[in-house]
Amino acid sequence: MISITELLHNNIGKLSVIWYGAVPRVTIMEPDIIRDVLSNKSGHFPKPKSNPLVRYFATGIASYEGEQWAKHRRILNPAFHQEKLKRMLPAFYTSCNELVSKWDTLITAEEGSCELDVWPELQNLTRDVISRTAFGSSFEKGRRIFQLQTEQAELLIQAIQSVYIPGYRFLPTKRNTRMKEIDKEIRALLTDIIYKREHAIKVGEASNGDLLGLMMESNVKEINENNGSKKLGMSLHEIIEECKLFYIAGQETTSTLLVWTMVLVSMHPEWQVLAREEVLQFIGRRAPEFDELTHLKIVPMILNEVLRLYTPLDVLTRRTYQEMKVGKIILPAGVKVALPALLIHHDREIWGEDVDEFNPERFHDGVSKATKNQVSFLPFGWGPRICIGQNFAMVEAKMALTMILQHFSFELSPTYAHAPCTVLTIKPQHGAQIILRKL
Ligand code: HEM
Repeated sequence: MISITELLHNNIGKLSVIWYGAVPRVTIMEPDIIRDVLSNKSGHFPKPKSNPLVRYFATGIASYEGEQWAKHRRILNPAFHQEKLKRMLPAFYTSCNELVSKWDTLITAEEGSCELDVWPELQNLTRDVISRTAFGSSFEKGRRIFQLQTEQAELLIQAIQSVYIPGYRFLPTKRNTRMKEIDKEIRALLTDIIYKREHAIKVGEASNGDLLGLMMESNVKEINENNGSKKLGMSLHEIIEECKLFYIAGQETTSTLLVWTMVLVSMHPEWQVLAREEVLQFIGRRAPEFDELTHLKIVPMILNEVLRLYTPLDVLTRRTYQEMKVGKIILPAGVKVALPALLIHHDREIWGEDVDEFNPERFHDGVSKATKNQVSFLPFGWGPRICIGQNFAMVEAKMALTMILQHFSFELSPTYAHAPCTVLTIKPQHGAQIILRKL
């Protein structure tokens, strides 16, 4: 058995330790140990508490643990079941249709093509999808909430990137005052939407299948089944936090998946041709149906390969809350554990000599074949805390890519500069300039 101090002086296999401030941080790249950590087999590995600024202004969900986390899962998981996702398809379609119609109008008849930075376009698309699916009929208010959250996130990133001075966030600086105003406006808008919805449920109006409705219905059901005990249901504050979380967790990640997909299939036109052939053969130029999207083969192979090469979240983190054994190592309490998904996805020993190449063929027989049943493909995490929105994201991405392929062929513009950078997610630093042609 090896202690962490020995490890510090002697990195072993695919484990390494660095000091992260006063706390040791262990980086693990060994699939068997990753399985151990993510499946909680070695005990309980909570997520680390986020930066105090993030906790104060953004969602508190990352630090949900134990009972609180179980409740959150119980309420949210049913919202992402296939049947429920099917009901959200019209919202996906409406948003994607608006995008392709807009792009259509940008292409003039005489030119037959146009150049466009698709990065902000795809960010808007995923924001729109989440506003519609989260808030349904209150979509306009939802859109306003998300605009405010975008501003909040930008201010938050500025704050995190500046020197951290304890207590500074309480000073009435221009940035702090604006952040507080935003927080207040978001809460007021959400509270209004939630109260109205609560009233509608009480008077027996059917929910329109949006996430907020599903969350509130299962909440009411749970309270009723437990003789009116509010202990199991969610409080208004928790529902507000969940709504904010959808945006944070669901928007940015999916837009990066889409933008890298457009970039990579532009760089590899043979895959663009194959994907379009599949779409036109199985769906034609009609609005895609749920079952058609779930039966596509080439499109998900491409999406998985993009998720491998440009995984939106580059590192998953955990913290040991007591002494733990992982593999041959004993970790004391309070150690930060980092699982660098991006590095694992680029490990030659796991993926082979063509690890850095775009080769969707490796996913031809599914993820388990491609990974030889190892825990080495982590775009959505793994184990009990795996992303609950993964089916939602994949259906959304399939819908968007299918509709873009139905309408346009595309290639990279000479002005495009390939510069992936990480600010929360891996994004194109200088945008994604693409030349679109009408089909
Ligand atoms: C391509 C798109 C997406 C990617 C790559 C992604 C990735 C992830 C990852 C890596 C985690 C953390 C897992 C961990 O720490 O073990 C996560 C958690 C989460 N994701 Fe996603 N996600 C995506 C889309 C979405 C969407 C669309 C939603 C909701 C609409 C969503 C909701 C969540 C939630 C609620 C959690 C927290 C789960 C928990 O801690 O219980 N995600 N996601």
